[in-house]
Amino acid sequence: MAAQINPSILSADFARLADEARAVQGADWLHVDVMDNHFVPNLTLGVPVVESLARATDTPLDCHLMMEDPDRWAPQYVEAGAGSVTFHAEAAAAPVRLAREIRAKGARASMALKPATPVEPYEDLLPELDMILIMTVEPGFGGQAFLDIMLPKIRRTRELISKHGLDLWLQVDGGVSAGTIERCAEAGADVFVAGSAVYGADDPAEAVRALRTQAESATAGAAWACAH
Ligand SMILES: O=C(CO)[C@H](O)[C@H](O)COP(=O)(O)O
Ligand SMILES: [Fe+2]
Repeated sequence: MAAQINPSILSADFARLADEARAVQGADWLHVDVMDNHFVPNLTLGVPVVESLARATDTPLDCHLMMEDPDRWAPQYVEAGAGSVTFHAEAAAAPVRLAREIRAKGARASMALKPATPVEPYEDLLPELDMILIMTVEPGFGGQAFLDIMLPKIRRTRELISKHGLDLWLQVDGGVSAGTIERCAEAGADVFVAGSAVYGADDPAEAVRALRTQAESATAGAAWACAH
């Protein structure tokens, strides 16, 4: 699969969201960070904004739910128009049931792991998912520095995906930029969220293209990709 670049609107101008969505034409997905001020110490947006955004752009929405009780709320984000819904493993009461419900409603089901959450306990659950998100910062804010110490976890996750022959996307989120994306791709990521690196650029659409080129050339030389 080609590398996917998902700009995070957390770094966009929230008063001009429709225009900001159009400014990244060519992006694979638009990453929408939903924060509830309980699971993370920040508050962003909810279902009504996702509904409006889904009407305003043809780019599919990748909703990252940083909230408590995703079992209750995630299905509503599918109904609001999200094409992919990510809940946190640390917050979900019944992750298998929730992933099945998201899929049954017609969206891709994804689960996120905070930096201190290991992937190994979730090995048997991976076939229930369409994507796994390895956080490369502590969730809650854009513009943080990439955590290099997450690279071994990205590698281990890629090994588990290969071991089970799964068609599972591996997303990284937090501090992904021109300076870090190649290391993520070499370690096994194939979906890249970038907020400040895209919306902080003079030309966001060009930043998306440049990040994709970097990721694809790093992937082409990576051992995990050669093995496929
Ligand atoms: O989930 C997130 C933070 O919790 C954001 O998606 C992420 O931080 C993107 O911003 P940046 O690329 O600037 O780090
Ligand atoms: Fe995110």
